Amino acid sequence: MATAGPGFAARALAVDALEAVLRHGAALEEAFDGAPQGLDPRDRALAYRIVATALRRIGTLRALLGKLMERGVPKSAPRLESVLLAGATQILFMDVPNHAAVGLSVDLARADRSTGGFAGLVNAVLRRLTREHEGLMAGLDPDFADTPDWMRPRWIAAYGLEAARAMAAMHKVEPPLDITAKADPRSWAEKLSGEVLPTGTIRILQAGPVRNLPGFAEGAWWVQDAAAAIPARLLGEVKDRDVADLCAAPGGKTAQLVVAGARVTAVDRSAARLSRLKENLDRLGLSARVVEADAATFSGGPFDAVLLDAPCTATGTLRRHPDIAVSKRPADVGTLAALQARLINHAADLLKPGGLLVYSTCSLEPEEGEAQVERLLSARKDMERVPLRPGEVEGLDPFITPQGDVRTLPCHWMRGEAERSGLDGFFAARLRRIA
Ligand SMILES: C[S@@+](CC[C@H](N)C(=O)[O-])C[C@H]1O[C@@H](n2cnc3c(N)ncnc32)[C@H](O)[C@@H]1O
Repeated sequence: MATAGPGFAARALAVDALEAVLRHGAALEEAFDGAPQGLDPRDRALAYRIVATALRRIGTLRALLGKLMERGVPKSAPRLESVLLAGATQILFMDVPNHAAVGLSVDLARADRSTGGFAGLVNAVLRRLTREHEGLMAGLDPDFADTPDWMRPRWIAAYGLEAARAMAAMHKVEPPLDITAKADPRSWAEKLSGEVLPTGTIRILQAGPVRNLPGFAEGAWWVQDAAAAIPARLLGEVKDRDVADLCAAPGGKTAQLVVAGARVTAVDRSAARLSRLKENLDRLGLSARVVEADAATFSGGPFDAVLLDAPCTATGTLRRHPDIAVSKRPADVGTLAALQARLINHAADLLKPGGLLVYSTCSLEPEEGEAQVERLLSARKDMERVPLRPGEVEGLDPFITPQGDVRTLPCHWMRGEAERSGLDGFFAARLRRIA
């Protein structure tokens, strides 16, 4: 049994991680937490690429495997699906020779008691895939094969067919690395061989491990999608103001507010995520008051400004977190919308008269964005919208809605190839407490 040949460790880790995501509900990053100590970083990186690509293309992969296995994956060996998904990913979407992808998948099947009896099946299915994939792919929806069935009609209803198609296309592509610098983005962009986007975010292609990049150890910047950097900027001048950052961890927006000179109270209910926030602030040499609390009942303030970056389905981040395609369910939209309604109402209570509230989510679902703001404004006469004016914040004009909110979509900001384009789907609105 060939369990230790070249490339085996990476594939074994990929299958374990796929199992963790598909069958145990782990997020993509968490799925690699149990990776063996001492594993070659190149094996880890390859395993990560296999899993991320498999999740990005899971609709296509499952459809093709379904055509090749009329009776589906044997119920007695659920892990077999992950072996086949990892193998098919390498054959269809990665630069791995077919014989290596098939051979290593067969070795993997043999190496586990639950799949050992199906090594012949793995060999037969993957070999057929290498020969027949063009014909098999021809029958699939070229746009939406990888978009979860429940998301597609919602996006078409909210943004139209053309935008929904363009978003689905962006979800198939590995996104670039986006970075927010504490200061001087131009000179950091140069050192990092990146470009500065119109909003000041630095965008880098093919970065490798983040901690090896210049400026990471000295805390000159942090990783933050270009769209995630928008909400904090809607608060405008915050120097010497008391600002609450509700739902703050892991702290990207907290860092922006502290750098802008605010006195920040960072609230989150997750102790584990708050310790990541503290680590991040420590590395950056920044400080904030950190409070572990439920933001729906947190008693503090009153504050000059509140940023509520509410928990959401995160469907706007599918490019970066392809596990969302398998982890989220339509019912999550309603459950999270109910939580968001409580959070936004309490956030408004924490404001001084005249204070600003920015509400944001990284969801594409209008129930978690636009609808929350409309509901608050119709329920509370002490709150008004402060629409964003064209030209007010550099780079944001393309994203301002007729109401004066911000809505970004993964298909926005096309800058040549898809690999250097796009941004997370975010919604952000700015409101004021009148009295
Ligand atoms: C979208 S993430 C926040 C990202 C963060 N604002 C940033 O920019 O790095 C949502 C956060 O909300 C937190 N959360 C969820 N429900 C909460 C609640 N009821 N009270 C406080 N925090 C909550 C989660 O622990 C999670 O850290």
